Amino acid sequence: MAAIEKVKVVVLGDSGVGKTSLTYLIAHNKPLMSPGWTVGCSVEVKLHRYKEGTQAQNTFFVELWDVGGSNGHRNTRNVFYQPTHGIILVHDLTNRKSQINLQKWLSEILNQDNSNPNQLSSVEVDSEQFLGSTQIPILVIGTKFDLAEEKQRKNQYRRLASSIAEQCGADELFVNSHQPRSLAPGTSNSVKLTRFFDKVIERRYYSRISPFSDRRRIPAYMMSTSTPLSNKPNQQYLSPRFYHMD
Ligand SMILES: Nc1nc2c(ncn2[C@@H]2O[C@H](COP(=O)(O)OP(=O)(O)OP(=O)(O)O)[C@@H](O)[C@H]2O)c(=O)[nH]1
Repeated sequence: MAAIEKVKVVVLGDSGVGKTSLTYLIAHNKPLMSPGWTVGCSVEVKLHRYKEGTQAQNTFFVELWDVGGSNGHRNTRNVFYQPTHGIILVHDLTNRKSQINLQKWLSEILNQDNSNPNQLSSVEVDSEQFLGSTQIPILVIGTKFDLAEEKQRKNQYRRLASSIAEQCGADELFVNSHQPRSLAPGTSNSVKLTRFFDKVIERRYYSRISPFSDRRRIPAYMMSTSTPLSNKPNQQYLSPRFYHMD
């Protein structure tokens, strides 16, 4: 019997936004009511049916790498980032700062070559740069939807959708990780999650697209032939390891 292939999805976001609760719900279809504080990284595995119901149907393992979000481990956690086949960015819908910080998280994982990790907090992600930089599928998830809804009922309304999802053209879903129905089959959340995993697998195992063949996604300065690549800014964004990640 052939071994089942796997992909690695890294789950990122501030400490306490609910990454552990979310990854547990995705992997086990049931809630984890008292998660512990994640030190380093913990991994859950989900069996995923790629393109279920079609002739291309196949089974894969999806590894969900839940990376502890505490600031104290910022300098060491890049050991968990390679390889990365997909990224789930998690924010807490009741905590606007956690949404804003997703830019820093994305910057951290895309910018691993930065020699001074302490600079990362000040790095802004330029949407054009990072759209051009990565073929890695991204999904944005807002957690604690139950608490956010409560706030909205009390008229403490604010826009829940994050700008980062818009910037990277990623799907976004809102969940209550204490409620299994949040990701129940047939819901739009479940459809988006399935579509995301399919995309990660497709990019990893079926895509023949060279990162340089889709010119629309390469920033203008990278397309110029007049300047050697080494002289251009942020060349680490096009580091080949983001395309050949074995
Ligand atoms: N009401 C509600 N509480 C949630 C939800 N998701 C997570 N929580 C709670 O939020 C707290 C933090 O959740 P964790 O899953 O440990 O957060 P984390 O992002 O993994 O935190 P770190 O391990 O520090 O990185 C816990 O008390 C969870 O029970 C949710 O959707 N709704």
